[in-house]
Order: sequence, then structure tokens, then C-alpha cells
Amino acid sequence: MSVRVGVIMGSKSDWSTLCHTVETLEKLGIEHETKVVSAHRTPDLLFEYAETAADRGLEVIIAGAGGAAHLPGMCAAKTRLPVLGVPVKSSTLSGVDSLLSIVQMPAGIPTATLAIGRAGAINAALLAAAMLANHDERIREALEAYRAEQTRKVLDNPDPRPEDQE
Ligand SMILES: Nc1c(C(=O)O)ncn1[C@@H]1O[C@H](COP(=O)(O)O)[C@@H](O)[C@H]1O
Repeated sequence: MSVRVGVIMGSKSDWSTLCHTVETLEKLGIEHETKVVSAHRTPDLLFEYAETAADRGLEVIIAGAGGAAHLPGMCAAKTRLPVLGVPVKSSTLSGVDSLLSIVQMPAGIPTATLAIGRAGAINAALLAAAMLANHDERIREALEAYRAEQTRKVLDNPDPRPEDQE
């Protein structure tokens, strides 16, 4: 099966956030690749990655970065593929810096912006799945099953108290 989604991140230190993206793609059975690519530290690699992504068969790119998070926007500038940006929570500014660096793109080069941290990382995978599900029945079924399971878990256990206090 060919790789459908590229998951890139600015540093190895982003893995503890982007691992949630990868875990969710794996749950849904979506073929993906992961790589450290930085607009700042490896600009030529980023250009090459983004410029070749569509021809290599990728359909969506998920890009996570923290601080001055230029990676998603610069990636979007060099590919026609949809780019989903995940703001990584930074130690100094709690990820607000990452969020603002990704969200306010100029008109013409859109970058979808998810929530800061783990929730955004999971939702980036689910959003990529929703895009692929438009033309892929296997992924559509996997996404529907994921959501049904999530709903069932809440309905089966509506008591908010921790289990040892129920
Ligand atoms: N924001 C970017 C980019 C980029 O946007 O190209 N490259 C690295 N970084 C970010 O720098 C932070 C600290 O990186 P280090 O932990 O390697 O010092 C990471 O969150 C990374 O995403």
C-alpha cells in the first residue's frame, strides 16, 4: 500500500506530541511516513520534501512544530497538498507562540491549524482521515468505527467519578 499521509515535525523533541498523530493514523490503518524536517534548520530538505510530496503519492501533510513554528506555512507554500499544522506546546509560552505562528497565514496559502498539543495531534490525523474518506471506503469505515467506539465508551460509562470512588 502506498504512503498517503506525511507527518513531519521540526525536531525530534516534537515526537512526544506527534506520536499521537501517528498512533491515530495507525488505529485507522492509514499508511503514513514520519520525518524530522525543519524550515529553519533544514530549509533545502523542506523544499525538496514539499515539492516532491504530491508526485510521491502523498495526499495530506501533517506538520507539527513549536515556538516560531514556520514549518507548516513554508511547507504549504511549496506544495498544493493540504497541510494540517499542529502547534507543539512550548516550554516558554505554552504553545501560544506555536499556535499564532501557524494560524495567521496570508490569503492565498492556507494552512489548517489544529489545537495546541495532544488534542491537535490526534485531530490532525482524524481530519486527514476525513479528507481521504471522501474517496476511500476502507478509511471511511475505519473513521466511522473510531467515532462509534468513542461514543460507546462515553455512553457505557457516564459516571464521572474515578472508578475506585463509584
Ligand atoms: N518551529 C521549528 C522549526 C520550523 O518551523 O521550521 N524547526 C524547529 N522548530 C521547533 O523548535 C522547537 C525546539 O526544537 P529543539 O528541541 O530541537 O531545540 C521544536 O518544537 C521545533 O518544532
